[in-house]
Amino acid sequence: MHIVTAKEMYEIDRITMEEYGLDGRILMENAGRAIAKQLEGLLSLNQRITILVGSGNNGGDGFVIGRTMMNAGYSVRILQLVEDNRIRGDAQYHKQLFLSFGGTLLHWNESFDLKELEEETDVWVDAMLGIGAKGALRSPFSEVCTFVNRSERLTVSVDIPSGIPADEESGYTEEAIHADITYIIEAPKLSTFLERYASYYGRWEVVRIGIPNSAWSFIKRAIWSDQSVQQTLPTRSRFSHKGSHGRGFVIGGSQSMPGSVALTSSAALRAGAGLLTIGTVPEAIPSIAAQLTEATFHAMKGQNGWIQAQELDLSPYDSVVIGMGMGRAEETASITRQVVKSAHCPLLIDADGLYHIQHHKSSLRERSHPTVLTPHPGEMAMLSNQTISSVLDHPISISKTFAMEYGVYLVLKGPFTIITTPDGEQWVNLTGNAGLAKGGSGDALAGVLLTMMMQHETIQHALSNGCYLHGKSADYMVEHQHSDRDLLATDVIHGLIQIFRTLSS
Ligand SMILES: NC(=O)C1=CN([C@@H]2O[C@H](COP(=O)(O)OP(=O)(O)OC[C@H]3O[C@@H](n4cnc5c(N)ncnc54)[C@H](O)[C@@H]3O)[C@@H](O)[C@H]2O)[C@H](O)CC1
Ligand SMILES: [K+]
Repeated sequence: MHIVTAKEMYEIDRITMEEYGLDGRILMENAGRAIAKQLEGLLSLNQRITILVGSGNNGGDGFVIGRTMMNAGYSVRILQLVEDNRIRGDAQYHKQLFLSFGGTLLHWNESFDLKELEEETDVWVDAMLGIGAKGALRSPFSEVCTFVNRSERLTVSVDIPSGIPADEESGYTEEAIHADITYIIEAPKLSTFLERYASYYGRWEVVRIGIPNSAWSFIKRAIWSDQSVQQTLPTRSRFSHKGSHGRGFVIGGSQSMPGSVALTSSAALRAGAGLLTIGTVPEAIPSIAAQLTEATFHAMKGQNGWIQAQELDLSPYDSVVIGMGMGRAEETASITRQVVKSAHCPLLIDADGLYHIQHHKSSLRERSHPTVLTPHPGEMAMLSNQTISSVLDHPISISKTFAMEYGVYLVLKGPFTIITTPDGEQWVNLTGNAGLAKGGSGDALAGVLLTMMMQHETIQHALSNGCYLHGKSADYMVEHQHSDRDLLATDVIHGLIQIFRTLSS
C-alpha cells in the first residue's frame, strides 16, 4: 500500500483520468460507493446520518455517499457549508443526482441551528475538506468542526479529517475534526503517520476506487505490510548450519553500562543469528556472560572502563553493530571511527555510536558496504542539525534527504518507524505500541536488525522485517501477557518466540 503527498495523489488522479481515460465522475462515484459500503457494514438502518459537505471534491464524495446510503434505506441529510455557486464540476454533477433522487439538502447560514440538527443525527459524515485543504480552517468550517468535536455522536471522515493537511505541513488548527473512523481514499497521506496529526484520524481504513495498479509506479513510499513480510522473510533450510545464519559482532558496552549490549545480543540470538560474538571491555564480560550462555566474547582493550581504539579483525563477521552502552568518551569515539572505516560488511550504528559520528558523517559516504543508522528523533535531530520538533513534523522528508545525502539506510524509530534506503525509497512500519517507548527497546531492535541483515539478500527487506518483528512481538505481548506500561525489552525479545511460531505455521 502506497503513501502519498497531496500533489502525488492529484497526479495519480490525473494519470487515471487522462492517460487511462477513467472519467472523474466515475472515480467520485467509486469513492462514495466504497465508503458507503463500509458504512453499511458499520451502521444499523435506524442510525440517522448527517453528511457535512464543503465546496471541493471531498464534498462530491459526500453527495455520492448520501445518495447511496439513502438508496440502501438509511435516513440521510446533507448540510452544505458553502454557497451553491461554489460547487462545480464533478461535485455539482453528484449534487444534482443526490437532489434528483429526492435527497434532503440543508444550507448553512449565520443563524443555522446545529443543536437542532444534532438531535436528528446519530452519525456525522465529514466530507468538508480532503487533500485540497489549505491552512487553518476558515468560517464556517471552524465553527462546524468545533461543534462536531463536542458532539457525542460517531464521526466518520472521508479521506482526511477536515482541517488537517495531507502533507508534512504546519497550519493545523485545534478545531480539526477528531474522527472516530477515517476511510482513506486509495492511499494514506503523509499526515496519517505524523505525531501531530495521527490521532485525528481515529481508526483508519483504505478504500480502493479503481485507480489502476500501474499508475502508482512513480511512488517510492509504502507501508511494510503483513504481505510484504510473507513475501520476503527467508525460511530456514533443513540443511542449513550455524554458518548459514550469519556470524554477527556486537561492539559496545562499558564497565558502567553492560546491560544494553546484553539486550542487543540476546535479541540477535533470539532472532536467529547463527553465531554471535560480543566485543566489550573485560570488566563487562562476567555480567553479560551470566545472562547469555550462547554468545562468545572478544575482550577489547579498555581505558577507564571504555573501549579504546585498537587493532580489530572484522573479516570473520557477516555484519557488525556498534554503539550501545559504549559511552560518549573520546576513547570510544576513535574506535567508532575506526570501525566505520574498516568494516567491510554491513554495519549498523546505534545509540552512542551515532553520537560519535555526528561530526564525521562524510566518512559514511566513503564506505563501500551498506551502512545502517537507527536514530530515535532526538538522535536524528542531532545528526541532521534540526530541532526535535522539526524532526517530528517532517520525519519523512528529513529521513529521505539525510539517507540520500550520506548514502545510508536510515531507520528513524518512532510510533511509525520509517525505513529509508540510500536511493530515497521509504517504508513505514505499523507494528508496535506505546510499551516500546522505554530504554532497552532500541537495543533489542538493533539486535533483531543485525540478525536480519545477515539473513536477507536485500538490506531494506532485512530492516523492514526486523522492525516489523520487533513491533509485532511487542503487540503480541501487550495483547496476551503484559500492558503497555510494564512491557520490558526482555519481554519483547521473549515474544519473538510466538511471532516466529505464528509466521512459520
Ligand atoms: N483519487 C482520489 O483521491 C479522488 C479523490 N476525490 C476526493 O477529492 C478530494 C480532493 O478534492 P479537492 O476539490 O481538490 O479539495 P477539497 O475537497 O479538499 O477542498 C478544496 C476546497 O476547500 C476550500 N478550502 C481549502 N482550505 C480551506 C480551509 N482551510 N478552510 C475552508 N475552506 C478551505 C478550497 O477553497 C476549495 O474550494 C479528495 O480528498 C477526495 O475526497 C475524488 O472524489 C475522486 C478521486
Ligand atoms: K474530510
